[in-house]
Amino acid sequence: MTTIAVIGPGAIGGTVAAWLAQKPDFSLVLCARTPLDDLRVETPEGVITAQPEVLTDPAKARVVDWVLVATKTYDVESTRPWLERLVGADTRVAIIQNGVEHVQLFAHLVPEERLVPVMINLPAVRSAPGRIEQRGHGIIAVPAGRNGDELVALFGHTEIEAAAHADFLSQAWIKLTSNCGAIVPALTLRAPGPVWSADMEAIVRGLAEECAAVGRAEGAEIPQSVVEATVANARNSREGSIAGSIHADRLAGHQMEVDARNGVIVRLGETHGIATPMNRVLVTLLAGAGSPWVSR
Ligand SMILES: NC(=O)C1=CN([C@@H]2O[C@H](COP(=O)(O)OP(=O)(O)OC[C@H]3O[C@@H](n4cnc5c(N)ncnc54)[C@H](OP(=O)(O)O)[C@@H]3O)[C@@H](O)[C@H]2O)C=CC1
Ligand SMILES: CC(C)(CO)C(=O)C(=O)O
Repeated sequence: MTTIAVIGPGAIGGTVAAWLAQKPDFSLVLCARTPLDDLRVETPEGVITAQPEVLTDPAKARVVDWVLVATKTYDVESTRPWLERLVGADTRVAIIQNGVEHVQLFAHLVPEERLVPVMINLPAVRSAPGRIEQRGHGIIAVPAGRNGDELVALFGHTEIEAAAHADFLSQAWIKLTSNCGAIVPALTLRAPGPVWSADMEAIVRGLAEECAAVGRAEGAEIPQSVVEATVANARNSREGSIAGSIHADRLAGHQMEVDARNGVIVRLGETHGIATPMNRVLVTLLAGAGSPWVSR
């Protein structure tokens, strides 16, 4: 029996947990902030359900084989009480978050050799605790090596396509480049496609070019086609569409992962002497919009 704890059973954590729970050899425990009864996920392959154990008190958690952390990036510190109880001498900890700083964010909480950064491409929306819609095919990328290979094996029976990559850095930066344009609708509260113009294109292209330049300086290989696809996605976005979780979070009045998704481009740009004016302006404006976060 493989024991797996998921810290943060929201849109991503709940979807991943529901898929993993379909295998009887896996014993799942959900480490939740807000209580939930069970999981029901509408997936591209139909509805899947699961009734894993749910804990809301870290004191009740026990050591497991795998911990999967799927909180937002700004909630890292609050996972400490869970990690203190769940992580034993042989536990591996997978960080399933957006951004490129998975290991840096958790290195003070878990020994680095047991951390597995995970790039996930999986559009998911939570409508209520444990009620999730997986809106498309899921893809997971992890670094090659024993930890990565064993994490990939956990997903063998699921719809989520998991693979280990010798060049994980590039996978993470390609995803960041694809995601960085979503700061525009998070700011304007409207898909950019219906109001597309040469100036709008210059903004989205600038965001993506800056991200790719900083990623390349960090050592990632980012084909120019990723920048073009990011621009095309924004141009083709339709009225009323939600450009991913950062846009959805702003609409819901929730805190946003601005630093992990765009702030990081500015911060790392500075260390490489790369100017990132478009990301800097939009990060500043979004902070200045002063969204009254609803703390959850
Ligand atoms: N949603 C998507 O389509 C995608 C999201 N991602 C990334 O995945 C990560 C997770 O995002 P997402 O699932 O959307 O976010 P959600 O807000 O849906 O889920 C986060 C979950 O973490 C819980 N949580 C926060 N702190 C704690 C804690 N200390 N202990 C236990 N649970 C906690 C929240 O609790 P509560 O229920 O109280 O809110 C919530 O259930 C982010 O980095 C995001 O960028 C990546 C690809 C796609
Ligand atoms: C764009 C998407 C849905 C891709 O997985 C994403 O990463 C997000 O919304 O945070």
